[in-house]
Amino acid sequence: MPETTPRPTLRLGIAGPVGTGKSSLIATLCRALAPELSIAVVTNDIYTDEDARFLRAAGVLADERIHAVETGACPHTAIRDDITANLDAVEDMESRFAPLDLVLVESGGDNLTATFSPALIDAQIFCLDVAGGGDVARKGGPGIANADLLLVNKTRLGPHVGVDPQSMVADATVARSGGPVLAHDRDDADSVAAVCDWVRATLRAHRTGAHVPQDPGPMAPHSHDHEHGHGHQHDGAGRG
Ligand SMILES: Nc1nc2c(ncn2[C@@H]2O[C@H](COP(=O)(O)OP(=O)(O)OP(=O)(O)O)[C@@H](O)[C@H]2O)c(=O)[nH]1
Repeated sequence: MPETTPRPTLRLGIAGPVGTGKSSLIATLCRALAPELSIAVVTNDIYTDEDARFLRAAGVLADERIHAVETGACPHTAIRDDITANLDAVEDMESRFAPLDLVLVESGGDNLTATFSPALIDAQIFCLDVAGGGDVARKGGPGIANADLLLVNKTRLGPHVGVDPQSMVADATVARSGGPVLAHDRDDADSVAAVCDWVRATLRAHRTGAHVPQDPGPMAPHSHDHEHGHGHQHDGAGRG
């Protein structure tokens, strides 16, 4: 069988519950890495292009490098079960701006168990934030346990919400059996540098073939009987 050369572009997913700082993290990464890497962004919102508008307003990339996918339904469906719209958007960005180094795909804010399909992305960051409560990291779930990187975000809010970010990092490290965890706040330059270093290292590993996309695992079975004016169930195996 002929050897395949890895795609030069790293497709990096950013997932995590609503409001944990995914868009802000993408803005921070673009600001820090755009001088050295060619970057595009795909955002996912249920009904709007709010996240894309936020990023365009932040002026971190040329407007045309930011594409909004309106999922129209549960955000996890568009990043895991039917990834067509996202895959089309990512491939379109890769061909329009070739050669791209990095495509950042932001999940819509969802619950703790939403993760990206490895058919869509090469690596994923799962975002928690200290304001969501110090015990969240102990709750586990596929994103917390198995994402390529777990970010404990908004650490500077810790003293204001009575949460010690370092204990959250320690809990998360146990929940991940030692897998990488970084504490981050967009206003803490050292933490921004650490996340950028992780992205650079992951890009290098992707290009050499040393990084292999992992599936964190399906989300737990759940239903949306009371959400968005429609009711349905997901069985957790992509058959929702
Ligand atoms: N202190 C602090 N606040 C932050 C940080 N990152 C984001 N925020 C704030 O947290 C709120 C949510 O940030 P977003 O980046 O919109 O979060 P999100 O996860 O993209 O939100 P959804 O797309 O709605 O799920 C905003 O008020 C941000 O200003 C951070 O590093 N430090």
